[in-house]
Amino acid sequence: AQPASRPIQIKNESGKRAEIYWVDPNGQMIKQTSSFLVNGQTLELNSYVNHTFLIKEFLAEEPDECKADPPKYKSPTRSPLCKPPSEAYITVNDNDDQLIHILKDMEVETEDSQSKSREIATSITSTCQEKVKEMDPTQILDAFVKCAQPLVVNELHEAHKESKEQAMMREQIGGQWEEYSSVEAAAVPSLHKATVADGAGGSELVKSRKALQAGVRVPWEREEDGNPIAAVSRRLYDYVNDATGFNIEESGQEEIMSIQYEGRGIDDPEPDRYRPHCDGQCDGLLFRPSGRVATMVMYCEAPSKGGATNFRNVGVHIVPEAGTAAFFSYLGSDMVTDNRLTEHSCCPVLEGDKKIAVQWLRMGVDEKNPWNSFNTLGVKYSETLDQ
Ligand SMILES: O=C(O)CCC(=O)C(=O)O
Ligand SMILES: [Fe+2]
Repeated sequence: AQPASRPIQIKNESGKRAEIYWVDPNGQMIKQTSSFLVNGQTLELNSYVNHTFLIKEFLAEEPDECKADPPKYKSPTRSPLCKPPSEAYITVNDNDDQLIHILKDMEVETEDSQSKSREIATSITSTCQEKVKEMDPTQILDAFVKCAQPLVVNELHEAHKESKEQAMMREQIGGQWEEYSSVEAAAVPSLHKATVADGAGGSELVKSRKALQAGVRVPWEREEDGNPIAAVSRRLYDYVNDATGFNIEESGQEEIMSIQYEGRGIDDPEPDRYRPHCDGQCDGLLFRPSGRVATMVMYCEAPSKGGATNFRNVGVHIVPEAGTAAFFSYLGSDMVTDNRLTEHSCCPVLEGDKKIAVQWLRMGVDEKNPWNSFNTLGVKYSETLDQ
């Protein structure tokens, strides 16, 4: 029989970087992370009951002083960096909502539906035990029931409410997805070959980016009539400002970019892709106003092979799923831009099409100073003429 599937989450709270391997039935280790999980990162896996994973501390290349140590000789002054990586094994159990915490030295702790229920039950019993412990023995049982019953009822009621709320949320997300697809349809008449900034203030057609793209203007004037593109955009700005505190307004911003990559099979020598790049300034220097500060990538159609959005410098690899989105910002509260941590790429799209809607967000633009009144170096066109 097929083993029962169990989605699991593995959260790295070790303070170190961690690699995750699936131990297949033949004992082979199959890596689940493209590089490693950074501290604070969570990996979601579709797994099965009784499947085993190895969690291993990720060590950068062995320092030279370790290699210099003669084999089998353990020097007492050997650097602690030379110690073998810590590791632990976990096996997926039968319970729902398994969340595996990777703690210090790769120790693991599993939280799941059963452990949570047990915790609640223990808390109820100990609260009520405490209440009745001084009572006359003939009253204890009654008093205990009186104490515990409302607490149990309350817990069951909350659990029921939560599952109802989750069902509502699923419905809402389904509705949002329909709105994403309208961006894609609006782009069809004006699709053209993608370009990038050329470093001289303009843009050029380059090989690093192979895809079709088209700008889609957000019809804000139709927001009140429930225009779906305006509705998605409003939610996008609300989210962005909530997440970053940037207070970005829609006027003067770039259009939404609809980008469509075509998968022409795994043997295609020049598949559609987008090589590693930053969307805005990512040189670790003070931000130049009017530049891009954040990106929202909305996945409209997911390819069946390839096409992940990969952040190679931080080991984050996003496999597109239609109806979801990825958001990242590259400006700190100190107004200093990120130093290449948000560099990313679109991996070669091999099979099936990938369609995304991207909103690049700028800071320092408004109705009077729209994004296209600056060249790609952030210099206003009227100022370039004066030089
Ligand atoms: O295709 C992707 O996943 C990323 C696209 C991207 O990096 C961009 O449009 O700037
Ligand atoms: Fe990008």
